[in-house]
Amino acid sequence: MKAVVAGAAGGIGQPLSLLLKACPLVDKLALYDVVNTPGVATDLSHISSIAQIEGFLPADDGMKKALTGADIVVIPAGIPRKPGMTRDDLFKINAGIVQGLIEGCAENCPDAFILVISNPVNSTVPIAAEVLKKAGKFNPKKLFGVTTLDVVRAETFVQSLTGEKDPSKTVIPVIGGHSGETIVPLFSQAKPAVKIPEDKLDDLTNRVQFGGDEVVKAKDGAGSATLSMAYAGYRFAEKVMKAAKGETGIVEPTFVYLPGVEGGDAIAKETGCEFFSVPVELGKDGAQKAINVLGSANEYEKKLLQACYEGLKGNISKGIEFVQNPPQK
Ligand SMILES: NC(=O)c1ccc[n+]([C@@H]2O[C@H](COP(=O)([O-])OP(=O)(O)OC[C@H]3O[C@@H](n4cnc5c(N)ncnc54)[C@H](O)[C@@H]3O)[C@@H](O)[C@H]2O)c1
Ligand SMILES: O=C(O)C[C@H](O)C(=O)O
Repeated sequence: MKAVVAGAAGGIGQPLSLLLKACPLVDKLALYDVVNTPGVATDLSHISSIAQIEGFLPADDGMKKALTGADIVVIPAGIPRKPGMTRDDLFKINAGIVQGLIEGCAENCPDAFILVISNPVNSTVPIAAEVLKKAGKFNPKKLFGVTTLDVVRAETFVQSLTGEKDPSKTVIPVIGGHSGETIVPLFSQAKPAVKIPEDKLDDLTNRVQFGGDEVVKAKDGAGSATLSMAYAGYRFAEKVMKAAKGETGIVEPTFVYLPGVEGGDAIAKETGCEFFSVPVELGKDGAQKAINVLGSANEYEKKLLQACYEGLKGNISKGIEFVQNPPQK
């Protein structure tokens, strides 16, 4: 299993690379960034784990060398938010960064699983899909927007109400997109069931939807979530790798191109969104089945979903448009 981190020298990239270096499922790890990868890779190379590690910069065909032979590429490249910014404010810079990296994937590792972390995920994943389509290399089962941090936050924030010692034992589907009101936690479908007092539900839902802002505010200009995101990104990457190696029964919400995944057409029809995060059953070839959890949403959640659809549609079209009708330079 060869894993690549693109954006490996950054706030997310470094701890994510550490977790992948320590992961026994990874045989080879390539770190790619526009700066500092030789240092990060040398540092991590002293860890006595299985993965053989190398760092690459753009010079000397570094991107090509990093991506060639990759089985899984995780992309946290791009600028993060500062206080007062929305994720959509990152589009101007990050859209082009993601486009360039996905062009590299299409050329050098078209069969790899591609996990997009770079924001705004609601638009960068449609960009990735369009770039891959243009190159004739789009496999919707292998392209994922990483929304695991929203799931991790829901598990964590509900703990004060469940009293559960290990918060990760409560499974909560968080669906939709990855920004503000497009993030929809379905607490009514928590397993085991959670009874949330009515007067606590708004605050809890809001905290999951705007958890990113909490970190941006606390970091006060020094960026957004990095360590919790590295944990979440690793958790999702590990699930994709385990499924690829034949483990069954693995399900995690992720932002996918619904018409390309079994069971996704009906969800796309119902939501009006071609890209959407839903619990997805992972298999050897990637996204095996999209699980429709919309039907069991309660009235409160149905209202959240209406707002989600509206916001998400615009974000998706913006990403598609960026590739189909590139802005004039
Ligand atoms: N999906 C999520 O849940 C989630 C969570 C947190 C952050 N993010 C997003 O992840 C991205 C990275 O956040 P961060 O805090 O690590 O930022 P950061 O600035 O610390 O790191 C980003 C890295 O990307 C590198 N980079 C820039 N252009 C590149 C290119 N063309 N090729 C390769 N590398 C390139 C930079 O050199 C830098 O090292 C941001 O867009 C942020 O909003 C997403
Ligand atoms: O909030 C951000 O900009 C980063 C990330 O998307 C998050 O949810 O923490």
